[in-house]
Amino acid sequence: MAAEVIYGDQLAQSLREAMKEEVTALKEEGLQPRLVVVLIGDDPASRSYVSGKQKAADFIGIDSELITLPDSTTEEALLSLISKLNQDQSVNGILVQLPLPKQINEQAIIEAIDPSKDVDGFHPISIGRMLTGQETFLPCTPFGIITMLKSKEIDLEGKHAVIVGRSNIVGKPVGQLLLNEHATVTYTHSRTKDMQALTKKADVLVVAVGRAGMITQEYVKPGAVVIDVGVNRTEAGTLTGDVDFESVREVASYITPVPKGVGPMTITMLMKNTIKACVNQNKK
Ligand SMILES: Nc1nc(=O)c2c([nH]1)NC[C@@H]1CN(c3ccc(C(=O)N[C@@H](CCC(=O)O)C(=O)O)cc3)C=[N+]21
Repeated sequence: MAAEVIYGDQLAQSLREAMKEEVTALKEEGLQPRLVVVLIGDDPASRSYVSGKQKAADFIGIDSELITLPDSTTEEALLSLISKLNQDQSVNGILVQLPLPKQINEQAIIEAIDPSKDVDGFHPISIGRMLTGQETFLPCTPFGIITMLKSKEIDLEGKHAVIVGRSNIVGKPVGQLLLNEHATVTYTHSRTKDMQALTKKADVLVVAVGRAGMITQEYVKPGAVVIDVGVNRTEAGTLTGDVDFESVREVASYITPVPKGVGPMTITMLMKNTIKACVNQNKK
């Protein structure tokens, strides 16, 4: 039996419709959620992601501003921009698109963002709160993945979740969120010995490494739930995942496609975090 495909774009659309209503109500109270995205340099992949965010924000009624700076921007200049945005009461959320050019220390930038505006959920305070299961901004991709699993009522308690990839923005946090959902979590990465023996045991397999098609059917246990976070550009310019979709869908129970899977959910969770930031900042 072939897997059921979890279409992130469809779920994203229904969540965006609900958020649009929520924002309409906030506007009636005089609140206008506002996100500022800072993009340094002119990477085409970043551009496409940024335009997806703009579209989602427009649809929902979130005010979204893009600040584009040249590749040569200094760390000092970026820190001073962040300080200005931190102080600007009309700005609810700040997102600095990663990766940054090499003259800028990424961690210093992440830590400069006011945690109350950290809609990416990358600040150490946000991460610490997530680890300890407290209310916080969850990082958008892991948050989107958990939301997709919940939308299909996939039970995670006691299940073996195997993560392929240990990045700070996807692999590590998605493992922690799955742990919070009572899964048993194994992290695998480029130094893992006999990765296939581990992925073959996964009830839930989350792949976020950035290697097109690396997860073939041989890596997957029959009936597993397979989440593909890969965003790989092919030579033809199309997007493809880390999972060999056609072969894996034959054995999995659920599978997410690329495109139209996790990507649109990432953007949607960013919008959710922006609304939350606006509401929290205006609570008295
Ligand atoms: N501070 C920061 N936060 C991020 O969340 C962040 C980042 N930097 N840097 C880059 C990565 C990448 N990322 C994507 C999100 C959505 C799609 C997405 O919506 N993709 C569409 C297709 C888009 C297309 O075809 O170009 C899809 O999968 O269907 C892709 C990639 C967020 N990232």
